[in-house]
Amino acid sequence: MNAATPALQLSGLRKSFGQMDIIRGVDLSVVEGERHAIIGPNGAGKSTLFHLVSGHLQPSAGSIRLRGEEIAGLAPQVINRRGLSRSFQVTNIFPRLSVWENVRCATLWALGYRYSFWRDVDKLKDANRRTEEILAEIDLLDRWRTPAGVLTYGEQRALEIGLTIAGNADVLLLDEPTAGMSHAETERVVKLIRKVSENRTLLMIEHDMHVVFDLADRISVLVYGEVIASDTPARIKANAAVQQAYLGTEAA
Ligand SMILES: Nc1ncnc2c1ncn2[C@@H]1O[C@H](COP(=O)(O)OP(=O)(O)OP(=O)(O)O)[C@@H](O)[C@H]1O
Repeated sequence: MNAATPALQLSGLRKSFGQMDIIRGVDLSVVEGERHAIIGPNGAGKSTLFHLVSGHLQPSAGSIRLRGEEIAGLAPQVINRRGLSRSFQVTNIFPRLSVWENVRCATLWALGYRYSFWRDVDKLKDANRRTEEILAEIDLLDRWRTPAGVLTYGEQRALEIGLTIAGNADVLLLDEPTAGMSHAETERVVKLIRKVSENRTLLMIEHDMHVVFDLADRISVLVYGEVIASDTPARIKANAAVQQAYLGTEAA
């Protein structure tokens, strides 16, 4: 891949459910290393777009390139192995397992262990080391023994981000990472997202405009299944079509 190849590039992407055209020809480029937010009104197709990129839905037409390689229509685990990892709005953790066990499961899986990992003690050590690194990165080292189910909501979302980065993916998709959070929890998760995306490419769906304008290097606005603008936060804020279609006075 040369420096000009986008981390992620969607071209002419379409998705229909029966007669309904939900994604209607999306072109979108996410530059390596940037934090890119997708915003848009309810029902615009943001989650559907994420499902297409992560392989959970098959496109009706168009192309999705990850570092220049076509991934449209591949299975989610194949896309994941190629370096794209996605978190879910619905929490993805095992509530009865400890924080440590949750992250270690994801790490073992990412290192290629399935059912015989206890046979290789050195590799197990690798997994333990990696688990510790991730817990440090998401600021949950001091909660390592705690069952994930009793963490605060904000901590659970942090853990979920930990599971998303466990596989060494360098393109992260975060789906509404601050949804349902208090102000303090949001601040903590924003800090965490800033940290984990420092050496990764980030594409996120986010409804909280403060978070979007605080974090994103670029913003794409999805309205009725089409990207009507893709630009820097300042230009998005000043874009008359975006104001009219979506932002209103909210971000003014
Ligand atoms: N499996 C499906 N079958 C039929 N219609 C669907 C399906 N999935 C989504 N849709 C429709 O596609 C449209 C876009 O939904 P989507 O969830 O992608 O929007 P969104 O922008 O993520 O909305 P929100 O911000 O409310 O989460 C909606 O009208 C929804 O009803």
